[in-house]
Amino acid sequence: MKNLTSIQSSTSHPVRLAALKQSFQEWGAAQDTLTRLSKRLSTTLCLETQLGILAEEVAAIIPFDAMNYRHRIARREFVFATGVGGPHRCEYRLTLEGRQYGTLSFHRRQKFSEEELAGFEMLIATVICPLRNACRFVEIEQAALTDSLTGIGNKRAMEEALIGASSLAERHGAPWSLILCDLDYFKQINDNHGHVVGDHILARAAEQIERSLRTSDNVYRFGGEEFAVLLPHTGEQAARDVAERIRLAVGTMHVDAGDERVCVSTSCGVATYLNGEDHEHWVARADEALYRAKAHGRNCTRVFATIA
Ligand SMILES: Nc1nc2c(ncn2[C@@H]2O[C@H](COP(=O)(O)OP(=O)(O)OP(=O)(O)O)[C@@H](O)[C@H]2O)c(=O)[nH]1
Repeated sequence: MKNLTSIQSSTSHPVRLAALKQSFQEWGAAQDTLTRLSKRLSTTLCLETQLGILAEEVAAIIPFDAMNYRHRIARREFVFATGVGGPHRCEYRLTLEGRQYGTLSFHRRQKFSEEELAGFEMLIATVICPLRNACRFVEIEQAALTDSLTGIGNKRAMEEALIGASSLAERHGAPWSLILCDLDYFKQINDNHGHVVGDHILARAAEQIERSLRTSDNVYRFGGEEFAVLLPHTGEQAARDVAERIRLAVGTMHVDAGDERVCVSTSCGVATYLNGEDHEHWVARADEALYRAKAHGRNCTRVFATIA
């Protein structure tokens, strides 16, 4: 109650409130570039949209032929490019509170003047905070789709990718294949060498699988010691070959645990997408093929054969 009385009797507060009202009205009516730029950027957390807004606003003041932005966020390289570059370039490494938020560059056929360079700096000073927020949002989104032990996509990422793959396969008629790889007798490895060694093997196996793939293929951690590989433009026979490559790559790796060398093998099940099936059915067929590989003695590949 005492505090409230002191606020009410204070002359500075009504004055400050009036000043706030006035600056809010001015801010709302402001047409200057920096206010408009900050307002537009604050409407979105999408990095790509923010960069599009920045390119538009900059182009209205400083003509350029191309703007490029590049930033490695978690394990992915985020690239934004608009226009075609000229020989002259000015490049800014964006840093805030000691952290890097990528590199932004402008390109043009004519040299940039000193005034233009100063203009870039003013505009960049305005965008750095919203850009930092958008980068953090991408980081959070990626973390939600990443398996923390292996760094590859998790089951949720895999499900999203499978849904996307089914609709692309339906639309374009190109074959897509799925491989499920399950490490063999993994419980024994944990029991004999401990979970730390088990975890290390899982991380190494993910690396080996990734190395066996093309850049357009993707690997996900599907379950505890199970991985899923999604192969675009790949039919049954080619997918079997990839599965065999994975199996051999995992089979040749080893991890040192004290005096012992720990090796592991993997069984693989392959299924090629069938028109009209949902992604759960597709996974179930790959799982059925994997089950047959396990039943056949493990360390082998089985394909859920489709009749053409
Ligand atoms: N170290 C470690 N182990 C895990 C993790 N997730 C699952 N596992 C273990 O993986 C083992 C899987 O065992 P099972 O399902 O019996 O399969 P398996 O021993 O590999 O036998 P097969 O698949 O039939 O060849 C279990 O002991 C789980 O505890 C993990 O993140 N780290």
